[in-house]
Amino acid sequence: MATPDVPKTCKVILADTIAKKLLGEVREMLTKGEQAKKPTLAAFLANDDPAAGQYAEWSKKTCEENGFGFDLRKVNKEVLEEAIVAANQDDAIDGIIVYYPIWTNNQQQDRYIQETVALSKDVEGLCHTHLFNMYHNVRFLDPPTNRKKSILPCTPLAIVKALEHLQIYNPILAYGNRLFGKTITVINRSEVNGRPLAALLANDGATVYSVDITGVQVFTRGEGIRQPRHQVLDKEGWGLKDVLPLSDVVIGGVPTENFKVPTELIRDGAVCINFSSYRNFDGPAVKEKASIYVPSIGKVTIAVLLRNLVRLIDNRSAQE
Ligand SMILES: NC(=O)C1=CN([C@@H]2O[C@H](COP(=O)(O)OP(=O)(O)OC[C@H]3O[C@@H](n4cnc5c(N)ncnc54)[C@H](O)[C@@H]3O)[C@@H](O)[C@H]2O)C=CC1
Ligand SMILES: Nc1nc(=O)c2c([nH]1)NC[C@@H]1CN(c3ccc(C(=O)N[C@@H](CCC(=O)O)C(=O)O)cc3)C=[N+]21
Repeated sequence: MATPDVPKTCKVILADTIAKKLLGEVREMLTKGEQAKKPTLAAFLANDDPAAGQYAEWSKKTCEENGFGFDLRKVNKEVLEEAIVAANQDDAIDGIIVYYPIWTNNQQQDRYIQETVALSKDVEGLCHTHLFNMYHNVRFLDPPTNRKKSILPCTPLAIVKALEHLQIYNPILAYGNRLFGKTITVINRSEVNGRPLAALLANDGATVYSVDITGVQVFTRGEGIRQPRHQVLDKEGWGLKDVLPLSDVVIGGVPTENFKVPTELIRDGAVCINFSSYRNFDGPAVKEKASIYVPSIGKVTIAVLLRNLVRLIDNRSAQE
C-alpha cells in the first residue's frame, strides 16, 4: 500500500501550555498542604534591567492568580543586603527572589548576595548548598531521612520540565537516566542558567555540549553511564559548526538581539528551545528544520518558581 504524503511540519509548543500543567500541580500541592496562611514571596528588584522588571510583573500576576502573595520590593543596591537579612527573619515571608544581575561589573558581589538569602528561603536554588547538591546529583537536604527536597534553579528546571513535556525524557528508562542517548547543545554557560542546566541534563544521562563566548565544553556522565555525577571536558577548537549537526536538542540563551543560531547547521528534526529574552532562532527558517520549536520558556520558569516555593514550605514543616 502506498504511504500517504505526510506533510513535514514543525510543531510550535508554547510555554503557556507547559506552565498551565505545572500550575495545576502546584495548586494541588497547595490544597494538600496545611498552610495556615497564603504562601508569600518577597522579590527584590535592585537593578533597572527591563527583562527583570518584566519578569517581576509577570511573576506577580501569576502568583496572585494562583493564590500566592507576591511582595515586590524595589530597593537601592546599597540597602539590599540588610533588606534580605530582614526578610530572612520575617516569618510572614516564605521565599526570597533577587533579580540578577545587580552589580553588572562585579560577579563576586552578586555571589555574596546569593549567599545572603537564607537556605530555607532560597526559592531560586542559588545558595551554595542547593548548587552543591545539584552539581553532585543529590536530591535531598537531609539524607538519609530524605524528607527535605533540595531546590533546583528555576530556569534550568523549567527547561527540564519542558523536555519532559515534549517526551525527550524517555519514561521507559529508569528515573535519573531518561536522557540516555540524547545529545543536547546549550548555548549559554552563565552560573545561574547555562552551567546548571548542562549539569542537570548530563546528570540525567545526556551528552551536553555547553557553548559560550569562549568555546565548547562537553558535560557527560562519563564512560558506561555508571558515574554518579557529570564530568566536564574542554573541546579545544570546537564551535557551533561541530556540535549543532550532532544535536537532538538545541537550547538558546544568548542575551543579545543580533545573535541567531545558524539554521543551516541544525539537524533536520531537531528540537529547538529558546530561553533568552531575545529570539535566538530565526523563527520562519527554524520551522523548516525543527520537529518542535519552543520560542520562549518564561512562563514555565514562573510556574517552577511557585513549585519551588511550595517545596520550601513543605521542607519547613518537615523540619518542625
Ligand atoms: N526565560 C527565563 O526563564 C529566563 C530568561 N533569562 C534570559 O536569558 C538570557 C541569558 O541570561 P543570563 O544567563 O543571566 O546571561 P549572562 O549574560 O550571564 O550569560 C550569557 C551567556 O551567553 C554566552 N554568550 C553570549 N554571546 C554568545 C555567543 N555569541 N555565542 C555563544 N555564547 C554566547 C556567554 O558566554 C554567557 O555564557 C537573558 O536574555 C535573560 O533575560 C534569564 C533568566 C530566566
Ligand atoms: N534571579 C533572577 N532570576 C530570573 O529568573 C531572572 C532574573 N534574575 N533576571 C532577569 C531574567 C529574565 N527573566 C524572565 C523570565 C520570564 C519572562 C517571561 O515570562 N516572558 C514571557 C514573555 C512576555 C511577553 O509576552 O513579552 C514569556 O516568556 O512568555 C521574561 C524574563 C528571568 N530572569
